[in-house]
Amino acid sequence: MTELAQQSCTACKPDALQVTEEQLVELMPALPDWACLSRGGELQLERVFHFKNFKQAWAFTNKVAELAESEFHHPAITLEWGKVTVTWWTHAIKGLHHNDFIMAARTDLLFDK
Ligand SMILES: C[C@H](O)[C@H](O)[C@H]1CNC2=NC(N)=NC(=O)C2=N1
Repeated sequence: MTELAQQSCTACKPDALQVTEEQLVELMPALPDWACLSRGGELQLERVFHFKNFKQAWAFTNKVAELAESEFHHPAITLEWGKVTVTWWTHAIKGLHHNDFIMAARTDLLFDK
């Protein structure tokens, strides 16, 4: 299977299917630094990225925002001093779509460890 980060998002319609439990189990190992959380009954992928200061965190936030706009699939991003929390889920289906796994993998590539 093509690496997640090499895939592109598909247009997500309200009747799109959420990932199944089996797909979740299959996909999560590709995202070792991400947590799968349930908020308000909606599954989400979340990772906290750490930086030396606010300026570096801000620059990373901008890169994630550009990525999101390029795929027209958008995360929640919390920007703090030295820390950025990125949360991916698909609002239209109130849960996780394959797109969210692609975008989490693409987000990892933006982070210079
Ligand atoms: C109108 C609707 O918000 C848009 O079609 C797009 C924008 N970006 C999006 N981003 C995410 N994460 N989920 C969506 O359902 C979504 N929908």
